[in-house]
Amino acid sequence: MQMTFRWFGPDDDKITLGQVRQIPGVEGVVGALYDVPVGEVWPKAKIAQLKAQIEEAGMSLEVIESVNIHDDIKIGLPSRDAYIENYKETIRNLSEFGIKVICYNFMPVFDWVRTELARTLPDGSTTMAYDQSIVDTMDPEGMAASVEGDSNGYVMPGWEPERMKGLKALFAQYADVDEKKLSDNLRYFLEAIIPTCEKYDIKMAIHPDDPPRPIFGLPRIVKNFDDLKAIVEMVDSPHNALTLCTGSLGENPENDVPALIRYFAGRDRVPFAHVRNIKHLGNDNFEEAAHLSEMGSLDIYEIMKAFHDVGFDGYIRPDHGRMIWGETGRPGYGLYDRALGIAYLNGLWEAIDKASRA
Ligand SMILES: O=C(O)[C@@H](O)[C@@H](O)[C@H](O)[C@H](O)CO
Ligand SMILES: [Fe+2]
Repeated sequence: MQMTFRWFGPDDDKITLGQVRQIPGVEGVVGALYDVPVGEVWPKAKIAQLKAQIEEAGMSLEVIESVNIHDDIKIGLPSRDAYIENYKETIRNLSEFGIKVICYNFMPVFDWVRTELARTLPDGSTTMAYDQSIVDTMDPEGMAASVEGDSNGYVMPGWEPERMKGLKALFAQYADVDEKKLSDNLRYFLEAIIPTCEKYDIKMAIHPDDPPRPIFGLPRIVKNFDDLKAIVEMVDSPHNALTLCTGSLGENPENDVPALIRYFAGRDRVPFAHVRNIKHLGNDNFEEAAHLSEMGSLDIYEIMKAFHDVGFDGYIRPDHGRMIWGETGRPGYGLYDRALGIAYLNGLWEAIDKASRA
């Protein structure tokens, strides 16, 4: 496996590449261009600049998270073909700079959803949490306002205030998009771009829905084993692949995360993994926990063992972390707890690896 760390760029992240470089075992940075509007082609000059910054700091840039998908593609509007052509051009441009994996999601309207961005835990740290009963009573505008108000001034990916202004109109466009239509639109997208991915050797890695269930009446098609299997079968190519996010999938207690890893990573369909722990609180509620297995509901040892057993050699990163030691910053993306997560994942991996050779 290759350990990586997500970084939001010099203007949008108060963590420096110098700090990331000092986390033992981190070889790569997972990055993106945040100033290119969704749907537009990523310019080579900007990709080159991002790559140069990261390489100057002694790390590599081989994974992009995310090149977001324009809603017209998810809705299936006639304008989608132009956006798909742009996406292909972005793939070609990224390939020139050695990018191997593009992480993306196919969630309508929103990226991940939480109802609290800073819940205080008994140890004084803060974490992100999800309460289904709040989602059931809130409307999407209320949710967007609460995310904006709680995010310490950072723009949360997928929650850009500009986009949120057009929320009502966007919801209206999704009115007749059900799960079937959304999957047909994903298939259309994949059939169009995977040949380009094969040619330029870039793997598309879809991120699961977070939480993995419908919210605000919007369809969700990346929730569980059946969904993931349907997606990898839409276009049967190793370039049509998954980002195996243990937290997102694990938010549904019915998902057996190590089994999902064994199945899909065992079939070479997982070039990228997000590993984090979450704690089930009942009634579909959960909060994000420290990576250590005993702090949450997921068995991180079994998760890493599953990756090791199938010979996983992809990119991996800790996902969200709590805010600890007084750190303030982008919710979920502080330095300290994610660095602790990396140390723990590396420790598990070394132990599992050495035990397997003994
Ligand atoms: O929860 C997170 O912060 C990430 O895992 C997602 O936002 C992820 O980057 C996107 O869904 C992928 O497009
Ligand atoms: Fe994730």
